[in-house]
Amino acid sequence: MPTARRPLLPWIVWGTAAALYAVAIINRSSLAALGPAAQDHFGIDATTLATFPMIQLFVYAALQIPVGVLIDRVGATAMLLGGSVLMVVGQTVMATVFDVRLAILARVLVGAGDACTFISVMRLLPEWFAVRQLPVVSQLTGLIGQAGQLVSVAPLALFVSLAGWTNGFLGLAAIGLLVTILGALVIRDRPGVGTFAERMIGRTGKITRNARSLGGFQPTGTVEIAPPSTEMIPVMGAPRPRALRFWSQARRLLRLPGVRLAYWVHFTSPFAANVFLLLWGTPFLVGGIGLDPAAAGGLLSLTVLSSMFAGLVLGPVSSRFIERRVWVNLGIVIAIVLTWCAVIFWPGTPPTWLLIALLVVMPLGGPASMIAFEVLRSHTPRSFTGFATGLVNTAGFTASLLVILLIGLVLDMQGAGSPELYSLDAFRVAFAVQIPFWVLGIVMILIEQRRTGRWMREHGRRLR
Ligand SMILES: N[C@@H](Cc1c[nH]cn1)C(=O)NCC(=O)O
Repeated sequence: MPTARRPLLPWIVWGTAAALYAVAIINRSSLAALGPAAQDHFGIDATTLATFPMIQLFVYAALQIPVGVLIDRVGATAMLLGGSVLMVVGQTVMATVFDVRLAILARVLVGAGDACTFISVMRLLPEWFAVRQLPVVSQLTGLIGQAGQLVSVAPLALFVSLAGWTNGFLGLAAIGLLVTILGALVIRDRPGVGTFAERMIGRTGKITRNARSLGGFQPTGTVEIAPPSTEMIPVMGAPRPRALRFWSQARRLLRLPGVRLAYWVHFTSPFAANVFLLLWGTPFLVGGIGLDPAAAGGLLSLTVLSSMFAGLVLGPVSSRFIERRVWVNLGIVIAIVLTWCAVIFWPGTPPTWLLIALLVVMPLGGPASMIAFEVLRSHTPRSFTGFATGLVNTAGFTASLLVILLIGLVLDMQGAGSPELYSLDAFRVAFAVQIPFWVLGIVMILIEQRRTGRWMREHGRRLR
């Protein structure tokens, strides 16, 4: 069969997978602008409301490694579609119940489905694209996810206010179901493997048979001159129990300095933005700075735009300057630290220009964290990628969860734990809990960067 010179299928597979990711982000942030509506619907106070994103984030982070392991076993498509179905069920429950305990169960389902999405999409990319395209396509994936974040703020609030709570959330579930069906018809784990629908009926169509990756034939592993390092060669022998296999895989991965470097890059860059967007941004801007909620909402949208713009720039930059990509990440982290420190230590109320600078610089950490997955790809054999991606993606979300908790704790310790008691000084002290996380992350990046360089030289490897 003739093969198209520039096959479209990789872009169609990626576009559909990215649409599933955008819907996952809409589901993830669907309560962000609906706080008062949720309080009304379930009759709950602000503290109970705040547990919703916490539970969701906890489930998301806790499932990253198990989901990664499953991706390596059952494939990215099955996990992506399974995750989407979980979110459809979760949002349907959210639409139809009035009991807060069932609403929490709904958020657990949404968090679990969300946990399956991003790393599955990341696992598909190296199967369909050339190595040099991967940074750009990864950043575009993040950017499409950010578009989902934009939808989940004002448009979703408007939709729910017009259609009502039940119809609003059923609408989200219906959109989820539509993209799941589309995914079952379009997404393939790799060229030559059937869609979910084809595998169900046991027939492979012409499009699948003719499918080609944009990377041509890509051997496993992404490091040039790849005599496999002996510690990565599976030892043949009696099959080991699953738990033992898991730990030995984890140990073998963590022995690679490049994997540890990826972990710390992801740990250090995105948590400030996550903490701000997921929970503490609005309370800080309204209760600490004294903005009205509409102005705070506008500023929060600025963070999404800044992150989308950075995604467009960082993809080509990290693809072009592959040897310096970790320094690019570190530069962004240092800019975030400096901007946050200026806000924390500013005498009196920080001026508007400084707040705008914070809301433009801080979200750069999201796209910068995608560099972690580039580093990871350069150091992980393809058969471990799901597991390794889950492991690295845990880093930023664990840091986010810890910082969210610590900020709440420090506010409580100062007697400023509820909206009527919030004050700028209490928020300054509370946000300072981020500083040790940045210090730890930066020190570990510097250490692992040196070790990775030495490892590459000793093994005669060159990045690509
Ligand atoms: N760093 C984010 C992705 C991102 C890209 N641009 C802005 N944010 C990340 O790790 N995402 C994981 C997820 O599940 O969304």
